[in-house]
Amino acid sequence: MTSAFQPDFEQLHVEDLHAFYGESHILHGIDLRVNRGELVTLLGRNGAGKTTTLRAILGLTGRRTGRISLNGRDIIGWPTHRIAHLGVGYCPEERGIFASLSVEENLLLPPAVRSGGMGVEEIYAMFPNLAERRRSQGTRLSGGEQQMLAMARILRTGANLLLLDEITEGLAPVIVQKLGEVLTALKAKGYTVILVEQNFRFAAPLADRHYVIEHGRVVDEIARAALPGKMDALHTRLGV
Ligand SMILES: Nc1ncnc2c1ncn2[C@@H]1O[C@H](COP(=O)(O)OP(=O)(O)OP(=O)(O)O)[C@@H](O)[C@H]1O
Repeated sequence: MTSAFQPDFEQLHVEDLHAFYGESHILHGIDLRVNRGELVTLLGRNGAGKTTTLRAILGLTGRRTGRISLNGRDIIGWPTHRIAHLGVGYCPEERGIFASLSVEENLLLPPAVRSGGMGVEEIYAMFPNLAERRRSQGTRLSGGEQQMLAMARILRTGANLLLLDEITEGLAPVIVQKLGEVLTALKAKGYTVILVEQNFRFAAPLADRHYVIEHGRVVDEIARAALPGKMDALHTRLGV
């Protein structure tokens, strides 16, 4: 992993991204840029296309068109495994923990995509709950522990661009707070994060910028400094 903070290095640039599931045209020209070390959110109502944007970046939707530049390479035609090897880690909403495997087996399962991933002990230092539960089966974990494991797992692979989908959904406030601390620590280490999040109170203090998505398009981009003046408009758009 490149841990040096390089704020001006454009890690991801998505232009006019369209994505389809079969005949359904879901993304209608998404544009976004993320610099290395930035944490940006994708905000929007249910069904706006946030998850589909993450999946389209990774080549997990059906047909997609447009341009996606990752670390300076045009990846729009690439298969998912090649994209992952550029250092992309995906934490899907459903988490994907293997129920019959232990915490440590789940942790060790995904192959490295780049060198420089976190070691197991470094991960346990960041997630002490997982260290205590390292021999427990996936089925026996709480929702919060599963979420931590899903995040920990991609950190071990060496990914330095993290696509995180609704990581706080349904979790107790104390776990949400812990996840906030983890994201702050990862940002300090130079990770780049795209966070799909419904919990705006969680995301606001962590994010450098917000992209608001509606009907498969980016309809607003809000830098952290501009947020106070945009809160009313944002509440209207998000319906909260
Ligand atoms: N596999 C699929 N096949 C067909 N349509 C899909 C599929 N997955 C999602 N969609 C549709 O694409 C649209 C965007 O869904 P997406 O999951 O990206 O929204 P979202 O903004 O992440 O919202 P949510 O918070 O509900 O997940 C929705 O209308 C959804 O029904």
